[in-house]
Amino acid sequence: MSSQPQKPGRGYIPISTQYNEESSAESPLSANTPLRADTYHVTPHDGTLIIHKDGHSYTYSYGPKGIPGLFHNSFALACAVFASLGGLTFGYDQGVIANVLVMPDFLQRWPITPLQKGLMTAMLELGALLGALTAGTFADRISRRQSIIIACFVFCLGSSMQFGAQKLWHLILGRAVGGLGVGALSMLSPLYMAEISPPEVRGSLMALEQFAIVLGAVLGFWTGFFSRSLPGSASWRTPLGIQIIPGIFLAFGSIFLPPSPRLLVAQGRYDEARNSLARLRRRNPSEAESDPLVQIELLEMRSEVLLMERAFGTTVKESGIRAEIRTWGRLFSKKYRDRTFIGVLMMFFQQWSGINALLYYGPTLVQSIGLQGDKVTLMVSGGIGIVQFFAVLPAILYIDRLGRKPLLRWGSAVMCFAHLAIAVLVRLYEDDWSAHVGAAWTAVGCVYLFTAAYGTSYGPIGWILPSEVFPISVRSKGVSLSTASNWFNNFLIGLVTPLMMEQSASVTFITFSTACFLGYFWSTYRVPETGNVPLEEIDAVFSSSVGAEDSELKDQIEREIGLHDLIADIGAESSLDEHE
Ligand SMILES: O[C@H]1[C@H](O)[C@@H](O)[C@H](O)[C@@H](O)[C@H]1O
Repeated sequence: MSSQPQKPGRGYIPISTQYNEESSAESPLSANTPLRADTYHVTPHDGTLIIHKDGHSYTYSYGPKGIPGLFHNSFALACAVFASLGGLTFGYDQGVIANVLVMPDFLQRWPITPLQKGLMTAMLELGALLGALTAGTFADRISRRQSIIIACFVFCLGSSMQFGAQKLWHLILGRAVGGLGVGALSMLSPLYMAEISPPEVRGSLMALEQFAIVLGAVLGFWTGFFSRSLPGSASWRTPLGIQIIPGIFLAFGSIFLPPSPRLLVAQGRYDEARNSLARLRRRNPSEAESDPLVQIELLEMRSEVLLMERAFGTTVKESGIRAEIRTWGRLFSKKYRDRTFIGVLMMFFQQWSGINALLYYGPTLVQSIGLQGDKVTLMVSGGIGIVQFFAVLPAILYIDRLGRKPLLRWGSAVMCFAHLAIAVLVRLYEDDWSAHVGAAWTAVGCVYLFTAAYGTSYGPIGWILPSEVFPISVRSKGVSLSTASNWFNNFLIGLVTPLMMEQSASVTFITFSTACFLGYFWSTYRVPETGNVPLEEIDAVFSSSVGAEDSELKDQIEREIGLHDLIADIGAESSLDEHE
């Protein structure tokens, strides 16, 4: 067992640790001797703390995960739920637009060609691509929260233009502007959520982003579905106008969200960081001064910032065009390249799993597998949203227990199989579905099977992993780039799916099946497990992690800023408490 001395992270102190029952000896955390004399280390893959003392090893894990963990961290949960409204705006648009583009009043006013129809979807995606790419800079320069507020205003402006459109170009422009806001929010919400979450429930809290996206999609789809029967332009203006409500709500509510303590530390604003963290961990400011939990977490953040500054000369405080270019460049440096690829490929595989092909072209696809009738097709693509909605629930509850990697692996295997089965059925029966109704329904069943697997794996983890893998100095840019990869690939799928479908539906499914197959190997051999690892310790799970020299520097920094002493004192204090 390696005994590289490392500090324990948040949640390792007595109140939130679990004493290893198997060991007969007394826990060193409650022993009389302070921890100073002990050797301890954190295993990088699950964040477990192991303390060696007097010939015994003691294992500690984090505080509760899943539902008890969410209760335990109720304020962070409330903030994450609120921030996830950013995802709701994105999902809602997806759900709504499919219906709007087929509404009679809409088509009478603007008898759009298939190309213009495509443009309508593409405008939002291109706007979003730009929004995601630029939002990272704002997030560092201004703050995560204020950037969310600005993004909301841009989104509301775009939505109002769509709502009040008198000419087709108003609508197209409105979608581009709205897209800017949607894209910015799609990177800002996960970034903020990652930075306020305690490690033991970070996966659950971040999976809320996917929950909000699919909830939005379901709401958007069904609002559009039912508003079809409203008279005149109300049929499409109503669902387009409704989206302004969550935008306004998020903008005003964000004023009250606690700022990201990690960004504040990176900006050198320690007191504000402590106050914010205290709120997030439900401590009042005076408790926070002495609360070991808050202190350790803050010092870990400080140590990461100092390490980045001293070892690599990187900081979020740099400004100006040159610094901007330098930070973007750093994402491709030897040190961070593998993380950048994880983020970008995560979104690549998420999109090439084919989820949006099913959503955008759901009706066409379902027709190609033998079902007919407007209502049936709408119900089926609406159904995909509902399956995604239910599939994300187990992910929220269990992702921190199961880890990201196993979910990705299982997800890709099942998705690969489902696509393959559809491809075979389509190939065999596409010329005569009516004589093979059973086969048609089996294919539809496979669409749902695919969606359920996607909804528990690549769907939520796509929004989790990219925000976890980067250190603070390049996190916002890294998340920007990964999110841009989501929008770019989303756009690409929209472009090529109709072409592929025209050639052959079965080849289309084979293509997605192949992507899932590759995703299986990628998640098995390339993706590190980030579950339960504090953001400041993520470095250790990468092969390009800080080397021996940097570890020494890290150790030195930790001593300098008092992290080691603090832990020693906690050991001493907790033993006093125990014996009082
Ligand atoms: O995670 C989301 C979600 O699964 C959506 O349904 C999909 O349309 C998005 O592209 C994806 O990023």
